[in-house]
Amino acid sequence: MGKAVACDGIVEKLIEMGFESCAAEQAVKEVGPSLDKAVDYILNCSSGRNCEGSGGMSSSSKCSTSSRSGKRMLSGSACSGQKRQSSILEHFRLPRSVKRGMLSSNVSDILVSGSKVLPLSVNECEESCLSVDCGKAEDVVDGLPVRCKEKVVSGLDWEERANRVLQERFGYSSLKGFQKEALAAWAAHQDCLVLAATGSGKSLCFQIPALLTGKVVVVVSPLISLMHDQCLKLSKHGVSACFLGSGQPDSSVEKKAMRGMYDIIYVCPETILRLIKPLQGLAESRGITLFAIDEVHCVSKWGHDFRPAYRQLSVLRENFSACNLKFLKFNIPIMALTATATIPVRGDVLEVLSMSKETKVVLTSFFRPNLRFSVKHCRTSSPSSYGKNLSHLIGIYAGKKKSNEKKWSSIGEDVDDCSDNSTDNSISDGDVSSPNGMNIIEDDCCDVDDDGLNLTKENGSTASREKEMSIEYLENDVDVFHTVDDWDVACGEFIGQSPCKDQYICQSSETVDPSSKIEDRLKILQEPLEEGSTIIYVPTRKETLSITKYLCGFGVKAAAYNASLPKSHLRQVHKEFHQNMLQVVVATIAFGMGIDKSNIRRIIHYGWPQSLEAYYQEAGRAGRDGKLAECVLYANLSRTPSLLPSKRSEAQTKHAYKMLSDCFRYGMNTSCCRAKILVEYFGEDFVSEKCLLCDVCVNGPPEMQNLKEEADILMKVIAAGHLSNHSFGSYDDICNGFKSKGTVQKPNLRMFITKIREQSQKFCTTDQLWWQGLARIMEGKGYIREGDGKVLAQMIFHSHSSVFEVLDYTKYLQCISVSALLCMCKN
Ligand SMILES: Nc1ncnc2c1ncn2[C@@H]1O[C@H](COP(=O)(O)OP(=O)(O)OP(=O)(O)O)[C@@H](O)[C@H]1O
Ligand SMILES: [Mg+2]
Repeated sequence: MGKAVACDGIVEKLIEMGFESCAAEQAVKEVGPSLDKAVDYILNCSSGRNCEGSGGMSSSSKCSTSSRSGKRMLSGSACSGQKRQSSILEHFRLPRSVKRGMLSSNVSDILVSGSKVLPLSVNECEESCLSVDCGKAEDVVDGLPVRCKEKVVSGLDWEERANRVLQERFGYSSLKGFQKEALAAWAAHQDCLVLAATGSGKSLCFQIPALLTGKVVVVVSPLISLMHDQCLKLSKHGVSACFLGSGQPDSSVEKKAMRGMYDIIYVCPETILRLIKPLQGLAESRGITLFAIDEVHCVSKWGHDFRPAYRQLSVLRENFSACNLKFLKFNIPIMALTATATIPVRGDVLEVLSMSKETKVVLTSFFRPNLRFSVKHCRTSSPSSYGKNLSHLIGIYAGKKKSNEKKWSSIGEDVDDCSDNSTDNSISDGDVSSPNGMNIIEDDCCDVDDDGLNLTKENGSTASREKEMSIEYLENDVDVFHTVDDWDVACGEFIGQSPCKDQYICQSSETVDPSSKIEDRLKILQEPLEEGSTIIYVPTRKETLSITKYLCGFGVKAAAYNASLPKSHLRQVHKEFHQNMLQVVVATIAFGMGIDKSNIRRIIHYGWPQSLEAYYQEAGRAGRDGKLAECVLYANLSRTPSLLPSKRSEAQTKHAYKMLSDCFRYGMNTSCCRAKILVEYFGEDFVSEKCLLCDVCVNGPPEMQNLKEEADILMKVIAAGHLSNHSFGSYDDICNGFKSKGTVQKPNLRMFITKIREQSQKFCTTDQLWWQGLARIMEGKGYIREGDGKVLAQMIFHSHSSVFEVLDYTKYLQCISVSALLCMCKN
């Protein structure tokens, strides 16, 4: 009995990880109530091992031939004709050029290998370089050396020294303007808030001070994976660094760090809170020259990726000020950095961290001139959409396997009768526009009742929708927040290697200057989109697995990444992605923050992101080498996105809805340059006006049409709905309509539209979606707004309230996704 309960628990956990329930059950049946063994079993089974006993057929392939509806499921179908089912382990397939022997021959070995701290960094260093120029051992305490206290690169001013360090250590010719500004603030012992685009080079702002002074820089960073990547890079540039996470610490690394053995200490916010005393000791011995708080938007409850421990970082100012520590002449400065902070978030950061009133704010453009943004409408939650939207990607990475594509299309039909007959609108290097110039993929399956505006408790259909949601997206299927211990190592050390001279023969290319001239940006437009690598972001863990499986089925080297997968697996994915052994990573938000891989050419969001901040942060992984890169958002524009269930407070839920509706507006827009919308969202005045690359810039705004009458009637009906207890002049009929059923209903958009269609001859045949689109545009312009919950409830009267123009109504009527085509401007 007890064993049965334990088995159920393991099955549940496996399902949470994203494995199919039948595979989970089968695994537990085979190996008993052990999570690790069950994971190994499923993964090994997928690769053909463990399965001899079951007739050579994997557990998952056994049960993948039927689904609830009796139709074949994707996994089995995609591999029909093969014995082995593709799986998340497909990414472990090595490129032909890589010899098997380089990795363990056993998958489970691979998964657990590396659980010892950082074999790569330490073991692969050709030369252990403790003698980087600021660090020769001087004293020994408790058997551990204490590093020298002050570094000498004298005779030059800090800027010259910084440029020298930059060239000698990092191989770059000069500091960027914003880097100079940030370093100038540090040199003047000033606090500094650095707001600069993704990939612009913020890390160097806090790394260089360690090399100029010989003192330590302490960097607060949110994820182990991010700290690991940065340490690894630094070690290659001859800089010793370590990271300290929140898990079981390797106390020797921590002790060494506190004794000044590393130039740069990365630490997660949770851990730094317990290290205040030892850090004060370090400040007195070797010296701490700077506290850097990276990804500082995590401080703010109103930002994305909120991390409560970030809010306690005011301890740094309180405990490392000159009035507190007598040996300090100045407060140890704080440098806070992010690429995605809206104006309210910035204020929050300064306040929460108790940064000085004289904090220098270094603000650069958030514009990334080499990113080509576009939005495509499709029903991403339907697996049948994969065939249509991912075929181009498959063509890029596994080009020659045309037969597979054919196989898939029949599977798509098999799985879901809603398959689309329209022309292929998938991502295309040169194809940023669909034939009608609208970038809309028609989806015959759009459900007019889908608009999230109708999600109210009072609404009968809502309950069933919520039920559907809770089945479709179990709470645990969503990675809502980042957690620091995203890997299986809690800390690690990286000894700086001697920078290899050859490394610097070629100067690295600098990313395109955001203020670059139109001619420079037009040059980017002419560039072909290189193959590079791709990240696909999806909302749920399950989708990471299903899309990976789908891609692997066509021979694409893809891997899934979500917070519930074994940490050693996640580490392996990072490693292989960085080494270009993987072509595609299909991930939840758990992957990506701060990832600095130069050749990511495509960021595909397959489903709505959680916020525009998150979207821009994730899109910012692309094109960090300055070359053309593509950021495509596939989303269902025919309904407002709904929140996936999670444990949020009421205020957080409201805020989350607000952020989602910003995303929706971004998706629906067809009249304004997408890059402009994004940078203006962060409070920037976008001087260029047009990026020249995005779908809107390329297609141009659609034709305008005057829809004054329609806008008028919608406004009046909404007003009537809200004033239904009062007489409302000539709209009494409509008001009575609202009361007639004798029930008090919270007005919602669907009711308003129904009223219009019932009561106006002229509009009785118009489309629900069309009205929903119009309502969204009016909302976007501030004429109406959503009330409590998700009900479009409040009306704002404007003097020009009824004057709108809407784009090409005729074309729009031909398209299913009406809302995306609408655009409005005041006369
Ligand atoms: N002065 C410079 N000249 C040329 N390249 C530079 C310079 N400074 C930094 N870089 C390079 O820019 C790339 C991006 O740097 P980094 O990871 O610090 O970006 P970031 O601003 O922190 O981005 P994110 O917000 O995404 O974390 C790195 O590969 C880095 O080496
Ligand atoms: Mg960064």
